[in-house]
Formats: sequence, structure tokens, C-alpha cells
Amino acid sequence: MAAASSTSRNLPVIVITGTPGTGKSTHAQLLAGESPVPLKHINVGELVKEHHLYENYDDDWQSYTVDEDRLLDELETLVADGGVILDWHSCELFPERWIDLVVVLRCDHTLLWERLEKRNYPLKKIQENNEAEIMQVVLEEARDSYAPEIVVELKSEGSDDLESNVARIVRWVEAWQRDHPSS
Ligand SMILES: Nc1ncnc2c1ncn2[C@@H]1O[C@H](COP(=O)(O)OP(=O)(O)O)[C@@H](O)[C@H]1O
Repeated sequence: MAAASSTSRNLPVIVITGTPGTGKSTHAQLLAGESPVPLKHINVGELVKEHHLYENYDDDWQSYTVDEDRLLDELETLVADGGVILDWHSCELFPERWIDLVVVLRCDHTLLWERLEKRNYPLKKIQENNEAEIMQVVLEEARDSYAPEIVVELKSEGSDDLESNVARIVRWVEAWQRDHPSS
């Protein structure tokens, strides 16, 4: 299926996705600060909580069941003009036409386990996420949902990875802007 990114926008929409703990928010914050064009960091999980875009909350798993229709409605206006980083542990929900770049962060599972333990997640939630990272669930989801040329897999283990990843995305933003000049 061909990529369907909007040509009418002159600011991109970037998804940063990955298993919880891989570094999405850390990357999105740094990217928002270093981007040559305004990019608003939208932490989708926080948006779901703040706007009550969920059907229920599961105490055992410490997670929300998202109301996907309402979430999409809420996001539609936020992404309309571009200039957005969508930070979420899933990506298949976002329509192809919204998205210009999908960054999938990856992390060694032992390191990921340590990061999630620090969050005091319940053991079964740590195990589930660890397994998902090993099985590269989010990467497969991204590859199944978007054109291969817009999906980029990046390692996020140390601060050197963080810096080089953000520098790489900044170069991508610069190139994207050259290809989408203001009319
Ligand atoms: N590339 C990295 N280098 C060093 N620490 C990282 C890196 N990526 C994430 N971390 C650390 O891992 C933890 C989880 O990162 P976070 O950005 O909250 O993940 P996510 O948003 O994917 O759940 C944080 O303590 C963060 O500082």
C-alpha cells in the first residue's frame, strides 16, 4: 500500500513508538527541543488520561482500555496542521494519511526489564512488555500498517543512541521541509 501523507501540510507528523520503557518520551522531548521547525510533543497516554478517552481502568494491569474512536477524534484536529510528534506504545490506530515518519525504538530486553522495574510496574506487566519487545510486536505492527520507506527502527539503549537518533530525525525533518516548501 502506498504512503498517503498529506501534501497540503508543511510541517510533518512523526510517530515515535516502541514498547513501554524504550525511550519514546525521552526522544520526543529532546526532538521537540532540537527540531528546526516547531514540533509539539503529544504523549498519547497522557492525553487519554487527561481527556478521559478510555472505557475503563484495569487495576491489576495498571492500564487503560482506550476508547479508540474518541481518541482519533481528539487527535484529528491536533494533527491537522502537522508539526506534531505522536508518542505512543502503539501506532496502527493512526491513519496512514496522517503520518510522515514512524520511528520504532528498540531496546535490549534485560535493560528494558530494569527500566520497567524502576516504574514499579506489576511483575506480569513487566513480563508482558519484555516478551513484546523480544517478539518485536511494535515493529511488526508498524511494518504492517505503513509503507516500508517511512518506518525506521532505532536502538535506544544509551545516551549516545538518544543523541544520534534525535540528530538523525532532525536531518529527516530538514529534508522533509525542503521537499514540502510553504506555498
Ligand atoms: N537511549 C536512552 N539512553 C539512556 N536512557 C534512556 C534511553 N531511552 C530511555 N532511557 C531511560 O529509560 C526510561 C524510560 O524512558 P521513557 O522515555 O520514559 O520511555 P517510554 O516513553 O518509551 O515509556 C527513562 O528513565 C529514560 O531516561
